[in-house]
Amino acid sequence: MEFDLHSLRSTLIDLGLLITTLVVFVRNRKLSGTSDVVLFSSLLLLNSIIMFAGADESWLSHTANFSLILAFAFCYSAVCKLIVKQVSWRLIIPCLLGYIVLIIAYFSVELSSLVRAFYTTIACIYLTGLICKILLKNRTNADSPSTSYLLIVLILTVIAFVFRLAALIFPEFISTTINSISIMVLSNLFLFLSFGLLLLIFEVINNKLLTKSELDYLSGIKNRRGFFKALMRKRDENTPYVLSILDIDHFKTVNDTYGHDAGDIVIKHIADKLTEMTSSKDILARFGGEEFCLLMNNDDQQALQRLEEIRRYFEKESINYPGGDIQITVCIGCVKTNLIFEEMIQKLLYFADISLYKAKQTGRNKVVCFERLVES
Ligand SMILES: Nc1nc2c(ncn2[C@@H]2O[C@H](COP(=O)(O)OP(=O)(O)OP(=O)(O)O)[C@@H](O)[C@H]2O)c(=O)[nH]1
Repeated sequence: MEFDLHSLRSTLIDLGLLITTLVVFVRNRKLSGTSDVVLFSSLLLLNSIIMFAGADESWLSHTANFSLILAFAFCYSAVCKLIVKQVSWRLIIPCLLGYIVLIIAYFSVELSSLVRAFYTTIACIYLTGLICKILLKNRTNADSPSTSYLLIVLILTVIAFVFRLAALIFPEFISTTINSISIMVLSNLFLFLSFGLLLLIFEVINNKLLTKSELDYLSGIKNRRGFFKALMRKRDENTPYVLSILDIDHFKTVNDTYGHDAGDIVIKHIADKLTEMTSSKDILARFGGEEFCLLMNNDDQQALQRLEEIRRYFEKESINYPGGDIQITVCIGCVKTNLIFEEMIQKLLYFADISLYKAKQTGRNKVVCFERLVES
């Protein structure tokens, strides 16, 4: 075993990379999988030890290569998790330092092609993280980070491709450094793309789960959470709205007389009918129990008429049930507004609730609008 300057320098670079990565990942333990980091770091350490000792034995050099490839896999997995969570500045700054160290090492030290590939890959990952952070700024709630990420990859690829092409056509004008960087970016294209696709998959799964969590399990319409989310999309639109709460009268009696299953059928029936009787621009939700909430995008008079139609429909039509037709009536409390903004929503719901209470107090089977009483 012999110690030469080359092995020493490579080992120092390895250790530098190891320390940077450890600092980065340990500080972001919750984001990246701890096991990935531990495995990645220990494999890299193993590689450093072998390189320091001088991997002149073929089995040793194989072990070094093997540990590097494995380290690369775990690093890939940890970095994927970090990018999915959108990289924070706390991570980016050490990454940038790591990137600079790696670039200096890349051009100043003679390295084996495998080590070189490994370094360039990590450098590219760091660089992508940095670009992502700068371009996505602090858009932690960005609608589609994967689309932005894939766009960045595309831009990077086009730039690298242009440089490669220029280097081939006008070799005398393109410096070897720029040429090497363009090769580096292009050779890591698949890695970039796989990150982007991984992000896209996570996003699709996440959106599916989110949509599910915004729906009411019994009626299939929006739940309270879905209602608020949809409401937020309407905020700051200067349009007349009517916000109403619909409640079934004496629903406890329905449950007591026909059973809980019949009660569920009534709730489902009402949700279906309300969906039929409202437009797709309206927001309809079951707030829990036998209470429904509806935001109608309409001018006052039309909206009040539609609420009256809804009330009359349930008064007239009975619901078919094997144990006998179920007759119900509903109370609707509503409030008018011209603008929706976050701080106002609870107040609007409170006014609609007061009106609903008034409808219940004054005989049920009524539509009561805040400041206005529409007689049934
Ligand atoms: N079947 C069924 N019943 C439910 C569900 N959620 C709440 N309920 C029942 O709805 C009933 C609500 O009763 P109350 O709050 O007293 O209201 P009410 O009987 O409609 O009386 P008023 O609203 O004053 O007209 C309770 O018996 C609850 O058990 C549900 O998902 N399914």
